[in-house]
Amino acid sequence: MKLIIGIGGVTNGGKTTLTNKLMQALPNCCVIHQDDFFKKPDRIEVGEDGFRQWDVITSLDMEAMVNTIKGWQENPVKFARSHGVSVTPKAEEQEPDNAIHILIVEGFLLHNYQHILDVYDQRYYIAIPKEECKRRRSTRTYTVPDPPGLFEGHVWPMYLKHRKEMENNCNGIEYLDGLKSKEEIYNQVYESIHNNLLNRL
Ligand SMILES: Nc1ncnc2c1ncn2[C@@H]1O[C@H](COP(=O)(O)OP(=O)(O)O)[C@@H](O)[C@H]1O
Ligand SMILES: NC(=O)c1ccc[n+]([C@@H]2O[C@H](COP(=O)(O)O)[C@@H](O)[C@H]2O)c1
Repeated sequence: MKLIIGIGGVTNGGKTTLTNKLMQALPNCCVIHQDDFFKKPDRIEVGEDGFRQWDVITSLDMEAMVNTIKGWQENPVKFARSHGVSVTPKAEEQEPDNAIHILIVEGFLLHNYQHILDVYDQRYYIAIPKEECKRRRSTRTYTVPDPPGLFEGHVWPMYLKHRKEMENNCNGIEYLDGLKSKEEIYNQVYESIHNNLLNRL
């Protein structure tokens, strides 16, 4: 059985933290990070506001991300091996459909890409308020560091726009409160994945 879990959410909401904890607990679990598909800085458009427009879907090579998901769907065991994920001996021996294989896809614009909304068996979205988001982001350094004013001028307005679009176009999302402790969020999601797996077995 193959299960694909989509963890979307605002920048610095806690997507990676949650994903890492789930990966340690779930069997045969691979991950795809949307951030790994950012285009090179010279291919990111500069807006009228003077900022490079990082926080839009066209800044990402979504075709490559979809192909990576397809690679996992075609052969999760091979995908796991080539990504350094250990597979249980039982899953190694059996056909992929007879063992549990899980893929977590995480990213800030996951539920805004119409072409693959259906690929996820379960969808989550983590949100935190603006001030907490700004605080957490100020402690982080990206491959291209934020220029002054990017958060207020680009990141947060784009988040509000995309969030509205997502709410209008995407159903079946389980919303998570990113202000809860890391443990609480993890427990909530682990339990919900566990219940989903039990229902499918
Ligand atoms: N539930 C939480 N409570 C407090 N801080 C958190 C929580 N989850 C994540 N963080 C912190 O917020 C920052 C961003 O977390 P991260 O998981 O990298 O976010 P994202 O992948 O959504 O950008 C990190 O410093 C992380 O330790
Ligand atoms: N990884 C990169 O190459 C890169 C470059 C510039 C900005 N970013 C930022 O990454 C953010 C999304 O990632 P997080 O959800 O992990 O914060 C976006 O808000 C974007 O501004 C990433």
